[in-house]
Amino acid sequence: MPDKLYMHHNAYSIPRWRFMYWLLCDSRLPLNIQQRLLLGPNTQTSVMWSGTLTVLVLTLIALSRHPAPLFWLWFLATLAISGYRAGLHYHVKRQWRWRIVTPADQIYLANLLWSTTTGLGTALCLLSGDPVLQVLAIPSMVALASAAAAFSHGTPRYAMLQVLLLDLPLKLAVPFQPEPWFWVFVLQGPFFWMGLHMMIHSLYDMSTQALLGEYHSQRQAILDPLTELFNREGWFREALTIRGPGRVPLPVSLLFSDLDGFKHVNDTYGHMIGDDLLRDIASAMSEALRSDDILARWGGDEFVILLPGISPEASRTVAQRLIDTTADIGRTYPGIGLSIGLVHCQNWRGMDRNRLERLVAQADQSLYRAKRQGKGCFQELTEQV
Ligand SMILES: Nc1nc2c(ncn2[C@@H]2O[C@H](COP(=O)(O)OP(=O)(O)OP(=O)(O)O)[C@@H](O)[C@H]2O)c(=O)[nH]1
Repeated sequence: MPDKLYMHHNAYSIPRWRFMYWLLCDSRLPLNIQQRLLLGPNTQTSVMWSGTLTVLVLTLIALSRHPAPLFWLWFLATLAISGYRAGLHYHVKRQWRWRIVTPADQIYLANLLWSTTTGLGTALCLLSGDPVLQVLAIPSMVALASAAAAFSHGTPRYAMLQVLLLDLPLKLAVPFQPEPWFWVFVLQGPFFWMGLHMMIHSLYDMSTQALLGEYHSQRQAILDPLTELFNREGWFREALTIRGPGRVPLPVSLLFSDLDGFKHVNDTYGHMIGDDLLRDIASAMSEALRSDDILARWGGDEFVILLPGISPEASRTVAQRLIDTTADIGRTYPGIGLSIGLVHCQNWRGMDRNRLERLVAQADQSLYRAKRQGKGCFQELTEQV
């Protein structure tokens, strides 16, 4: 399964830091779904700003009533972290426009820092003894913790950590202030957290079930069941997304390959052996290609490959490598080999299905010439417009 190529666009990349990966991902799920579940509050501009402004207003009110050093510290830390968070947010959105996969680690770390300072700040409000701040801080915290749980339900461990970072300091502050009625919050704590925990997990289960269903039906639509390579439709979908960074035209080469003598294998050894050979050749081809190359089983014993960002010379080397690899795998079967038709395009700009279909047809013409030349070789041409 070309999982990397099938990955979700407009998504964070999988976290690289080990702790963050543990906190945010479930390795039992396909990468594509792990990515989809990472899309939390920070992907939505309105959600990010509503949380940020709620807390900023609270810090400003606190500061205007008590311009003490600790409230200044809270205000400045909130300002700095919110600025960093917003900066990252817009940076990510810009990167998505160019389909660059973006790192999740910093984004989620910034969110955790924000939750920590917010939790500590509201504890400060409780300890201040100022009833206005207490009345504003406590419901704000309950609302923020619940919103964090709901929006981050795709990452349950992280969501629960956020809830605790937001809510725990307030509860820990209760013994250090004189009002006995605030102990009610401490007593409510376990029930509140348990409720949020259950909500997070039921939303998480619903989301993963829905995503898994969609994932499997999409796989069926775009993958060849025998080799698990892309089928034609999957290949077109993926190949059409290829384009140079910043809209710079990209040189690409397209290979249309067809096994030689495959019918003989079927006729002599049976279809099951023929299927095994197709699978072996498919996986050997995948290994012989770069991760950016897009490989599909076109049908029968035909494979099509798009090589993005490659010179004609380098694509000839790839074609010869595939011919050698196939000959190597097929050496136990007489006559098995690979013929390839190559077409080179100097200025691929992406998203043009007609042009891509023309390139496939031209590569097919080259293949026809390779077959007529005696098979086991490649023939090439430059794109004819
Ligand atoms: N085992 C198996 N065989 C298949 C499958 N799909 C198509 N074929 C067979 O693949 C063969 C492809 O035909 P050709 O490409 O003409 O056979 P060839 O012997 O390679 O011919 P040349 O390309 O001229 O060398 C046919 O015999 C099909 O029945 C499949 O999924 N599994």
